[in-house]
Amino acid sequence: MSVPTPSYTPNYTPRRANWLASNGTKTAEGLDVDPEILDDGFGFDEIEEIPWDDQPLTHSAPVVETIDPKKIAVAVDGASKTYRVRSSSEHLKTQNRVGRRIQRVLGSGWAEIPAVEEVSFVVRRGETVGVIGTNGSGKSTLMKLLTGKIRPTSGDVYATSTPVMLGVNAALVRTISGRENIKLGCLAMGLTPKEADDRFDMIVEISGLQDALDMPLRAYSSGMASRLQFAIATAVDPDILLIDEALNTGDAQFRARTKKRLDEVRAQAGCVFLVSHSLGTIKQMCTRVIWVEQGRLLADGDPEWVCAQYEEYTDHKANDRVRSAQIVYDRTLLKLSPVHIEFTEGTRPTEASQAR
Ligand SMILES: Nc1ncnc2c1ncn2[C@@H]1O[C@H](COP(=O)(O)OP(=O)(O)OP(=O)(O)O)[C@@H](O)[C@H]1O
Repeated sequence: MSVPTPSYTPNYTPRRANWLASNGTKTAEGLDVDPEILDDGFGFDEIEEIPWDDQPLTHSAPVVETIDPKKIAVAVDGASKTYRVRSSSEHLKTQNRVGRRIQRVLGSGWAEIPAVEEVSFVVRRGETVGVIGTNGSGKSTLMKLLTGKIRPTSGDVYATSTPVMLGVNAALVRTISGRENIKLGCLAMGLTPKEADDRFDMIVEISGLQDALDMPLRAYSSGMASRLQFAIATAVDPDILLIDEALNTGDAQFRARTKKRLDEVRAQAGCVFLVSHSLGTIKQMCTRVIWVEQGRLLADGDPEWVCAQYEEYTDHKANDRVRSAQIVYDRTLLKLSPVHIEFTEGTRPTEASQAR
């Protein structure tokens, strides 16, 4: 079977990686390279041996995933999302990051922002997938693609059931009590009144808001409201649950209860996506981590390893060590095996936007 080469160009410079491999810490090009990068066990020796004169270092040998839709929860197949925005605003011009990423300016002040580019991965039932990335890297856009809230500009996103996005499905009403919000939220998410009653105690327990149940919601702190929202959202036993930052407001006790609930969701053959800037939360909760950077999938794998790369990258960025950050980016990308998705003959799962 011949495997098509993915059409996108990786955002890295092989020459730089090779330069590091052969020159150690020396600054032959005046680079400000942190020596620690070169001595951290990630194997630049391996880089030297890759025959990258013949083909690109990465994306040359995709892992072909032949999928039986019954066994997966989500498949993202080369999905891209490009937003079209008015580019005439001064705001856009002054934001370097956004400015850089506007690739094509179209006639009369319109520009395109590639928020997600050619992302492919497969998630199976029982996985809890952390999604990390710096601000504006495309995490929320990826989540919206999964829920079917937006459609990919190219590529496909498949889901075996409608992913439930925490916070969207459980809108809270400020003028009524926490108790009433629980009942209303459950009904709004499609539970019957009996199911809502049956789950009431569990929701209260997860939220940890026993003492504040009869207070109007406007008297809740934002952390308390988030906890209630989370507890309501998880009451539906979603097959695919997406959580975007919601856990950051909780204290240690709340996180422990949350973990228990997420474990239950996973045990019911569902899968969970958790978007967070808190690496502690990600490492505590997730079995796998996806790192999205500049709209691209940069790493996909073991939480400890992916988070370590990310921490190093963000540390360099925070200290304006641009080249060092780029090296970590390049080095991480080298480890990524791109996925090429094929479905078992005669099968094809439902697109995310049509999943029920
Ligand atoms: N509705 C939109 N219209 C135009 N551009 C958008 C829209 N939503 C997001 N973007 C742009 O797409 C890119 C990715 O944004 P996204 O919100 O997905 O990032 P993120 O990783 O979730 O960021 P954060 O961590 O700050 O929440 C950014 O450059 C952003 O400016």
